[in-house]
Amino acid sequence: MTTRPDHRVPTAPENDPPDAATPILRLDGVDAFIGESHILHGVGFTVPAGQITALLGRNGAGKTTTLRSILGLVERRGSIDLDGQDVSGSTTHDVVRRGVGYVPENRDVFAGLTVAENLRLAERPGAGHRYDLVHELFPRLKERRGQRAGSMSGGEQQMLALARALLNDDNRLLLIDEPSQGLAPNLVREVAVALEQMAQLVTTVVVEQNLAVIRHMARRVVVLDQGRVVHEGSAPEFFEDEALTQELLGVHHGGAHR
Ligand SMILES: Nc1ncnc2c1ncn2[C@@H]1O[C@H](COP(=O)(O)OP(=O)(O)OP(=O)(O)O)[C@@H](O)[C@H]1O
Repeated sequence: MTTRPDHRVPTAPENDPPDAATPILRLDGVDAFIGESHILHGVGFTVPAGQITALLGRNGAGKTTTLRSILGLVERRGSIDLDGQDVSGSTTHDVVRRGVGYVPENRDVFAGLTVAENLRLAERPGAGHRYDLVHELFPRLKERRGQRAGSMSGGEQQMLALARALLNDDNRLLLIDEPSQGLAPNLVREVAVALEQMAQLVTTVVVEQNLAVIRHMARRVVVLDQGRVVHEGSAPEFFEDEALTQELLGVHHGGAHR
């Protein structure tokens, strides 16, 4: 009897789901400009479906500009493929309509409106609106639905901003910029738990300076420096490599890099 050669398909790296190879977003050679300034230089990376990708880098590396490029909020060139469609020439309205939710750094809540009104304004026509899910993840928003958003704490406003992005059931990609910024430690933990639960439902890209928040939830990392991608790969491997995190982010293991 002859032994058959081993034809096993190579298995995905441990911890990666079966669909890890399927990118929902792919950037290739993206340049971005703000006024006269050339901010991103040939940025390329992929975001696999069904997990959290952390977008990291020192201050001013270009993380926010990368998210804004995907959304068409800054002038950009290059290829931006969202689930098989090139959106590099699309308007922001069109990118959002294709199922991209955005939570900007400064939280996009309307301070003068109530929690309920903020959520109602986020409803996209044609989508289902996941109020049950939002209230399950953020019970405080249900309790405070009549309260003006501007009178809530920073953490509660952040939860409202996240809830607005999660509300529409046709969102397939969430772009979240510095969700823990400026929050007290107990609220950072609460927001991190919510974020992790959200990411089980929708593929998420998070910009986060607080590595303690992101290191346990991210599966993949992309590191930027001076508008260029300097590292892309498995998050657990990256965070285990103290020398690399130190070199690329200027932090010691587990630290925050502000
Ligand atoms: N409106 C603007 N006009 C000119 N340059 C800008 C503008 N906004 C950002 N930049 C520059 O673009 C570069 C990238 O900024 P960006 O905000 O994308 O970085 P970041 O990695 O998100 O930084 P941070 O961690 O500080 O938020 C920086 O050098 C910044 O000074």
